[in-house]
Amino acid sequence: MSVEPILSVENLSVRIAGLHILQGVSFDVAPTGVTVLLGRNGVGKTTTLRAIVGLTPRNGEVRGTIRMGAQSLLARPTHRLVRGGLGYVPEDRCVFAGLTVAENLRLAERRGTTPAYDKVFALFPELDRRGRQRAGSLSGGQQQMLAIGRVLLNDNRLLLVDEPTKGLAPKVVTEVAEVLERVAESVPVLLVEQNLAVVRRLAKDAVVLSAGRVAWTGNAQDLLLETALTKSLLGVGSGEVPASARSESGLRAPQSRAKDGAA
Ligand SMILES: Nc1ncnc2c1ncn2[C@@H]1O[C@H](COP(=O)(O)OP(=O)(O)OP(=O)(O)O)[C@@H](O)[C@H]1O
Repeated sequence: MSVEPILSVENLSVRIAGLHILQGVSFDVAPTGVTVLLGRNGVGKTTTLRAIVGLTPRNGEVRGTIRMGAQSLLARPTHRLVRGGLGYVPEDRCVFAGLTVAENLRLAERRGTTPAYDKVFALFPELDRRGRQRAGSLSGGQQQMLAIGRVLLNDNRLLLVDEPTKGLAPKVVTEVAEVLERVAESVPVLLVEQNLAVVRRLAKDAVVLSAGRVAWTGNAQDLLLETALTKSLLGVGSGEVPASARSESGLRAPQSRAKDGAA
């Protein structure tokens, strides 16, 4: 990567409950756009994000180097990382079901900063309209919007977003992808995503994990061009992305061919 990465992960090793889940993972995240972290189920994608944001369980052991700019992230408490501009949208969304939308947002405000309600409500007008609704009664898509909106209230240097489209209806998947596309115009995103139509729409760079190791890194659009490669790495060929999803995503064909860059 010729430009300085916003995030650099080197030789990351995570052991939890006697399992060696990540076994020397190294990759960079570009300072702009979306870098997607791909891989089959259970290869360690969520474990990677959680290690970056300091949420490995207490019985786990994390080794290696994680840097955001010049700053080392390892062993720093999560609240400090978040205050330092690392935004995290977890896979299970983690909204407070018994609280209203407005209360969920208020809880995310960082002391000493001005929360960007205007920006969040411009992206998600529904959160403004539904301020008094209990978060637990929102649809899955609306909860996802709340989870993303909550993080965007504050300034971020990097966003980690874990499977934001999981379990959502196709129309809502498109809405979430649109929002992330707009978000990524101003803040780099490390995205875990299984939906290849969404990857095709959003991702510039790709890192593919396999069994706790990096199996491939490179241009995401190049990767998706190689049906046999995506099939062997992900268990699904990019050609299996429905044509409707492709045209919906408004993507153009990538210019270059995939590198044979297995790490
Ligand atoms: N706290 C834990 N205790 C025991 N095993 C764990 C723990 N967290 C993760 N694992 C195991 O580590 C492996 C990687 O899990 P992880 O959630 O990172 O995978 P993933 O690539 O995100 O999977 P998916 O795509 O299914 O969400 C899995 O085998 C999982 O069961």
